[in-house]
Amino acid sequence: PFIEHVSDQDLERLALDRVVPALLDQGFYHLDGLLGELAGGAVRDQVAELHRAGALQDGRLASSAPGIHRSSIRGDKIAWVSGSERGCDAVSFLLGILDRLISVCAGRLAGKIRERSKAMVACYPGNGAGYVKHVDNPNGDGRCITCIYYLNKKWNHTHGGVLRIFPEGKSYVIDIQPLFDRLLLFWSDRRNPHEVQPSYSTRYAITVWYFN
Ligand SMILES: O=C(O)CNC(=O)c1n[nH]c2ccccc2c1=O
Ligand SMILES: [Fe+2]
Repeated sequence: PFIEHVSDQDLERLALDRVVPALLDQGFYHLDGLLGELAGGAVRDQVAELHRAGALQDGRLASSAPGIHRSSIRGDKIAWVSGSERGCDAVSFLLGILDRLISVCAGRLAGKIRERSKAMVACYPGNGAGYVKHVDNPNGDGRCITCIYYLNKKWNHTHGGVLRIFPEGKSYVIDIQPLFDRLLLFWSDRRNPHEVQPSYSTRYAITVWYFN
């Protein structure tokens, strides 16, 4: 019901006119309105259902409170999704769009893109947990492009959860709000250390990594 066809021409124009130049020049690129309200909303609803159904497992321990009881503030919760699971057809649609976009880019970016990870569906529960500054692929594990699709409607500054990129060798930082139907791509290696700042509202994102 939600499938809106995204034409090859649209994706090719987006890839060649915007994504490739930005990745080659800046090392990252983000755009809004990738899927549109209907399809984007379907992806968001399917992720929220995974969360409700308890399919997202506790990620890393964000911090364990000192003292007697071993209460611990949990960080991100994640699930690895191929898209073929029941109730994930909108996620599968998104992955298909990303694969087509990247395949058009691949020829013009350094090195071939051979394959993609499964989709990592992540939820930051809004308890102030975030993700410390890190490089996704610091030691050449094959991941070359990180693609993050954000799902959060009515997100504003009071919710925190900004993704801050510290482009290598640059004196400025790039702050990206995790807004609904927003796509962010960046080189996965040491060129793009980044952090997720503490989130104060439930924060959903889907990440895939492309390998060369
Ligand atoms: O959500 C974001 O905006 C950025 N997110 C990240 O950089 C990020 N990077 N690496 C991970 C590895 C395991 C679990 C979650 C993550 C994770 O959220
Ligand atoms: Fe990361």
